[in-house]
Amino acid sequence: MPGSLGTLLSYARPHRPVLLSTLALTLLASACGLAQPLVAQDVLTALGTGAGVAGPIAMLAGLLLAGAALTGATSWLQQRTSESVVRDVRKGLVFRLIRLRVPELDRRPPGDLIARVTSDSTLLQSAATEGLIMVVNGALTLVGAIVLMGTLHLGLLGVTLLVLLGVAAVLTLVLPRIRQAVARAQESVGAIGATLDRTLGAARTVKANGAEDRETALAEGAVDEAYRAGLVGARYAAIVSVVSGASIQGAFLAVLGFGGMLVASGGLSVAALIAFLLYVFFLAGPIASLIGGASKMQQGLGAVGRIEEVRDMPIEDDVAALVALPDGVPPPAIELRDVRFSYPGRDPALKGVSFVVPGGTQTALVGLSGAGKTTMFALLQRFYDPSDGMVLLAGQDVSTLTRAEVRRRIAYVEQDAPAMAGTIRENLLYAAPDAGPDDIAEALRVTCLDQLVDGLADGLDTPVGPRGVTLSGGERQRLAIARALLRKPQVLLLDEATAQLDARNEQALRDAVTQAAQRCTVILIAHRLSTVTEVDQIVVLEHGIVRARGTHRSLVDDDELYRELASTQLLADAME
Ligand SMILES: Nc1ncnc2c1ncn2[C@@H]1O[C@H](COP(=O)(O)OP(=O)(O)OP(=O)(O)O)[C@@H](O)[C@H]1O
Repeated sequence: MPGSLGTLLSYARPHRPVLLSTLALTLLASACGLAQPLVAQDVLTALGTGAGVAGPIAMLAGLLLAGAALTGATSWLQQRTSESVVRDVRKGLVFRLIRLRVPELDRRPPGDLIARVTSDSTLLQSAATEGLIMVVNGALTLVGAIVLMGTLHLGLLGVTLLVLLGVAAVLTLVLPRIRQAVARAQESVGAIGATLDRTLGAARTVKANGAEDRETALAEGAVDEAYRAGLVGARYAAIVSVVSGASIQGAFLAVLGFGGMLVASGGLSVAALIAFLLYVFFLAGPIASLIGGASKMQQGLGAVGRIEEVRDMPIEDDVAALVALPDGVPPPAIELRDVRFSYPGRDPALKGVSFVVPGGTQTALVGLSGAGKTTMFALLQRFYDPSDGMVLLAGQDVSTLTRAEVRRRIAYVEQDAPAMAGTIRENLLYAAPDAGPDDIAEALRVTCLDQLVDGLADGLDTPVGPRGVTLSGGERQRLAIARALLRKPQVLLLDEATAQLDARNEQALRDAVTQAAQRCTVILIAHRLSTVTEVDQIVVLEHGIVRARGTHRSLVDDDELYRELASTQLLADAME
């Protein structure tokens, strides 16, 4: 989706003062260039008449030096401004992307979103500043040159303008096509990013399935598409450069022919013809500037559309809550009241779910895969809002609270919890920067991570990831639990790891949750028997509805699905 010129100009607007100064300096530099043929004419005339040439030559040298110095200064100012434009755009994009609403993130591949910050913004870099200045400077200098040429000879000017009008007509047709080609190429660059992001994110699966060739072909498809779009753009760019080059030569020949006739008939002096021809050559600069700037702006417009799309994507920008929950209260109750929810284009994931979790108690959610357990966690944290019904936290409808307010009270431990960039300490203090050494030691102890940390040369300051320690899935989840405990949340949502833990770790995990439960309300997606036997309440979900509720004992007696789950999913070890 190519963007509009107005939007492109809006990126330059905050830099108006410096852009105007740059333009003024550029025009001065051009004026130095413009004056040179006139002074050269003086030199020639002086040579012809035998008058002193030292003055005009010194003037010519001065103009040359001043022109060079001004060109250097404008180039620096221009580059600096274009770097600022791209920095501002990137910061704006990063800010929005990190805050995009979850449904928006579901719809778009991360690789494509990332390409908008990296590659699209680069195209904007020169368009919004350099391109703009080149066009304005080119246009003004062209007008200046035309006026001066008019003072030399109107007839010759008419010949020149005729050639230039032809050039303008061709460019009007060609330039918009550059914009379309760039937009297509950028779409493909986004697709390359999206494909690679998905492939590298699932690198082990790709390798284990020997699917390198298939994934390579997919990425190469997008690469080829970018290449084809690039070629289309290159073709039009080549037409532009041929036309702009040929225009000067055409004008030169036309002026030479017509001017030669005039000189022969005595209607024009040789010095005036030479000066006029120098102006024709001088025109090459402003014309190249005008055309180059217009091409740059067209390229930028090809990217602006994709950048603007991000600006239109909704972000989580709650400003103020309608109500505020008091702090320091006992663990809050949680209630789902006839909650219904569907993902776009899918059958309902929750079809009227109601249950209450009293404050300070532990509830386990069990159910077959796809029953809606994770979706329920997502609604509790306002990643999505229910299509109908209500989620209540401490008696308050969460849709009346800001997302930040809701999430501040809730710690969420995903089943496949990712470790964040940084050291183990930074991971632990991610949401509780003020936690002290004693709290950290305690969190490590209850999650049985103390031995792991003690065994590392740099201890807590060991980076997690490629340049430090690589953690197993179970260790990552325990790190996430330690992080959650350090936050001292009012509500703990825990999606238990499905992988079997050894007996020591399983007990440690239970202890950690039990300890947390003294301070908060806990809801777990349960995958183990040891969990369900100890919780206050179990909610059995099936196809988005609550099928049964009770304790382990009562459900084993009363609910067939639960009995089946208990003997299969929840655990093999119960049967041993
Ligand atoms: N982001 C999503 N977009 C579209 N559909 C989704 C999304 N997440 C889940 N679903 C669908 O919603 C339904 C409920 O999924 P959910 O993840 O809540 O189940 P679950 O009980 O947590 O399953 P599991 O135990 O396998 O994690 C499923 O049919 C699933 O395919």
